[in-house]
Amino acid sequence: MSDQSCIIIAITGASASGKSLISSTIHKELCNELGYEEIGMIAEDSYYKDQGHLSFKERIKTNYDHPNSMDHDLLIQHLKALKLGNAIDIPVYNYVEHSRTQEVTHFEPKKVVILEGILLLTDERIRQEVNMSVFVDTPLDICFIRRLQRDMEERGRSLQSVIEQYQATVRPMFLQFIEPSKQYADIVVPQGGKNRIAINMLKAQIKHLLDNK
Ligand SMILES: Nc1ncnc2c1ncn2[C@@H]1O[C@H](COP(=O)(O)OP(=O)(O)O)[C@@H](O)[C@H]1O
Ligand SMILES: Nc1ccn([C@@H]2O[C@H](COP(=O)(O)O)[C@@H](O)[C@H]2O)c(=O)n1
Repeated sequence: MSDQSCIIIAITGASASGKSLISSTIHKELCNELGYEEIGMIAEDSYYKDQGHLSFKERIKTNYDHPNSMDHDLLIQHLKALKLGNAIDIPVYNYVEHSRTQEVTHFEPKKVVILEGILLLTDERIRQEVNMSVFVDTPLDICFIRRLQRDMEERGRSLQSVIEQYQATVRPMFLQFIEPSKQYADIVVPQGGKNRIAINMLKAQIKHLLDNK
């Protein structure tokens, strides 16, 4: 397969801005329209560095909003493999344990891969691999409320720990790294996963990229 065999769409923005919702909505609708074997979704979170060698006490001290917390080397290796038509094994991450599990998800090459995550556009090497990039622009107070609810319900966190982490790293790293990466996005989308006009436009652009492959 040629280097252009896999179209990569990057969807970025703050934590809980609605990246997963917009990605899964586009994924589901394009799968129905184009077929399940054509479109795949990958979360940057799967590429948090393995911390199996650290104690739990040490793991909770990690700054998970700094680019150094991500194994972007492996992510880039995987994106290049997909472009060459090779399958990859994606690590499975556990937010409760703050580390990778022993499992992997086998992922066959697709015509379109929707990649979502907070730090994608901060890395020039990733920017070079993507065909289109989207920044989901949701006010930070709304992101915080959503994150608080989600992290307590789904990621095993206490009210106190979410507030402390938000003040110590989530907000400062957003301002230092994520917000400035908006300049690299092709499209900025307000109202996240419920912005029907933006979703329709993104789907149309993905189809256009596929038609011109
Ligand atoms: N536009 C929206 N309106 C209401 N709730 C939303 C909206 N977008 C996302 N959510 C909810 O907010 C939470 C975080 O959204 P998610 O898409 O997982 O964020 P991200 O992937 O950016 O961290 C989820 O519970 C999701 O259902
Ligand atoms: N062990 C971890 C790993 C990551 N996080 C937080 O996840 C956020 C990114 O994921 P989203 O789905 O919200 O985009 C990021 O802001 C990290 O703080 C964590 O809390 N613990």
